[in-house]
Amino acid sequence: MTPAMVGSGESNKPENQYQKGVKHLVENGLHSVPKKYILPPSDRPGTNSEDSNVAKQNLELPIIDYSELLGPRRQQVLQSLANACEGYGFFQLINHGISDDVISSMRDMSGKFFDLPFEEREKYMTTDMSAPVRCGTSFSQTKDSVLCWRDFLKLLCHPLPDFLPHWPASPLDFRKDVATYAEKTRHLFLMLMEAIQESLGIIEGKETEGKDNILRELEDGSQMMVINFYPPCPQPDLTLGMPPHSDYGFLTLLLQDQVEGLQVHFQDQWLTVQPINNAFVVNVGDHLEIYSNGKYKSVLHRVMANSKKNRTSVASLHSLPFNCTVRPSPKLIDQHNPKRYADTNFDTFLAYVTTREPKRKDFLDSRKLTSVSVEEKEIK
Ligand SMILES: O=C(O)CCC(=O)C(=O)O
Ligand SMILES: [Fe+2]
Repeated sequence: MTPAMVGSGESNKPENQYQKGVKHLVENGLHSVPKKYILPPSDRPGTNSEDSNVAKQNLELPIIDYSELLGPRRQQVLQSLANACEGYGFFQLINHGISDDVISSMRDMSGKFFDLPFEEREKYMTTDMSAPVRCGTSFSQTKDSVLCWRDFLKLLCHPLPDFLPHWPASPLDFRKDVATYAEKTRHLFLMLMEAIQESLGIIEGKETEGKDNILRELEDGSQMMVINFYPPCPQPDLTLGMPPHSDYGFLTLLLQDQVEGLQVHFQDQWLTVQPINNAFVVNVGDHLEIYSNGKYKSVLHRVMANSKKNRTSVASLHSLPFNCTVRPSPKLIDQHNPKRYADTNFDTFLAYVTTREPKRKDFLDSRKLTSVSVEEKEIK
């Protein structure tokens, strides 16, 4: 929705009220979930523990100690990293070297931004997916047939000087603190990608040359930060904070707060990710699945709503520059391992998500090559 639509007569229609976001809705008083947010029973998080839609509590994500990657145990940690990426598509990263100060300033700014009056946040509301700053709600705001219980602020972050002047100037210090956090997470992402390439056998040790080394391209790559805000929901069993989806990009580095909500799809069940203070939840994105030719898989995850507390998370999504092509690494293609995905780029992704309601891993599935469709997809 454009800011101009808000405040006009049009904006009083319920559909338009919903476009203002769930925080706005909750602030205006609400005792039940409006119909537009109610999922069909088969998609609800549910309460029956026999149901595969209900999370099992006794499973935990692998934990990777980043500081050990830099020491004599690097080879063992690379093996754990490979196991985590292959088996779960997710891990928690501890001892990552980003200081508690940087993290707590980021949390502080996220909270303060969503504490701003609606009129202040409204300035950044747009449905233009390529806007450097975008405030919105739900998952795919204009396409979702059922809305979900989340508001967000998306910020393009790299190259920073191109985007920083567009970022919100309020709250005070927002630009400074969020820029510091963006730079630190970017550096961490690059270090993780180096380790991941090594774990895939694409580079060895500190080798940086070679035509298949995408590290240099990633250094100029895209970074998008998403601050997610989930206000309390009066009937959390009927809706979701975010529907099952996989992330665009190579890796997502997610900072969650102490309020549970994130669930990962694992062996046909949902497992709740236990918050670890100041750790990053890292997950494989669609582009890494393509680049690894399917060895590492992007994994479905969703967010539960809850009736008691606000929940805030910060996701940092990283990929190649928007004008680059993502393709399986030639080093992972041979006679026994044919190329499994068509080349893709940001325009292909945008065209896909702007023309339909994004569901689960549909975009990635559309890039999969089968013997029948290889030629057809290669030319798209
Ligand atoms: O809020 C969360 O824990 C997850 C957010 C997420 O999946 C995303 O931003 O893509
Ligand atoms: Fe996600």
